Amino acid sequence: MAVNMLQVYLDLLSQPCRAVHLLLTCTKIPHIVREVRLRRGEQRSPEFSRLNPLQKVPVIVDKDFVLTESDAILKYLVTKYDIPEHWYPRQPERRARVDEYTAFHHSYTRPHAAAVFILEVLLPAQTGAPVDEERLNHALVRLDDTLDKLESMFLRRQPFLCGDDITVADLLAVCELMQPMGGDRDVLKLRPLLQHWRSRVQSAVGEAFDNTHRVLYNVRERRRAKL
Ligand SMILES: N[C@@H](CCC(=O)N[C@@H](CS)C(=O)NCC(=O)O)C(=O)O
Repeated sequence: MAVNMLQVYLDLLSQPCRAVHLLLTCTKIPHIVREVRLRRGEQRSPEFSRLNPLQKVPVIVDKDFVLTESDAILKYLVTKYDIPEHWYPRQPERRARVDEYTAFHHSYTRPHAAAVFILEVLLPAQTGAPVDEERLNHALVRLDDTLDKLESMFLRRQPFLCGDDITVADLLAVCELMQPMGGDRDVLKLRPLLQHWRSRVQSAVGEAFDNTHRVLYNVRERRRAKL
């Protein structure tokens, strides 16, 4: 049955899914959430594999148009729907700044922040093995280097990563940098510049921020309860 409303396939424990969910909810784009529970392997079901042969979330279905990759999805949503253009500015230089960050994001922020969560939370939960402290320390060093770059290249003299206003780049970045919170680790703890940026992002998106991160906060609470 064809559904006319935009559908989004996601699991809110996934950072790129949260970025898409944040944009959809704080800009009030009408949509239907189709949950794909990664921990149950639902991304490998035949139905979902037909939508995304990579078996990864997020995916959107907008009438007949199926789109994967959070970066592409976010930019499509801003371009297609009637929401403030600051999210992905039309002016070429300002738009290029967002594209500059999102290209950087996939080589630095995403793999380096995700590695900390995988080593500290995901692998121990999946295997029952203790945290590999040596690998975790290497991951933390790499993440620290990325945080230096975020401060010196992107947040120098400007409130958001790509200028004076929030863009989709900030959503992608904040969701990755929140992920280690699942292991009760605030990677921005000793970074006032990045902390202030995170607070600005949080204020700009309002209550959508905590609502979208609730699943991650629950992982942290369960962890605290076990200790
Ligand atoms: N480059 C993709 C990455 C998507 C991705 O890696 N999604 C993960 C969750 S964070 C996933 O669906 N993993 C399921 C699996 O690998 O089985 C994007 O930005 O959308």
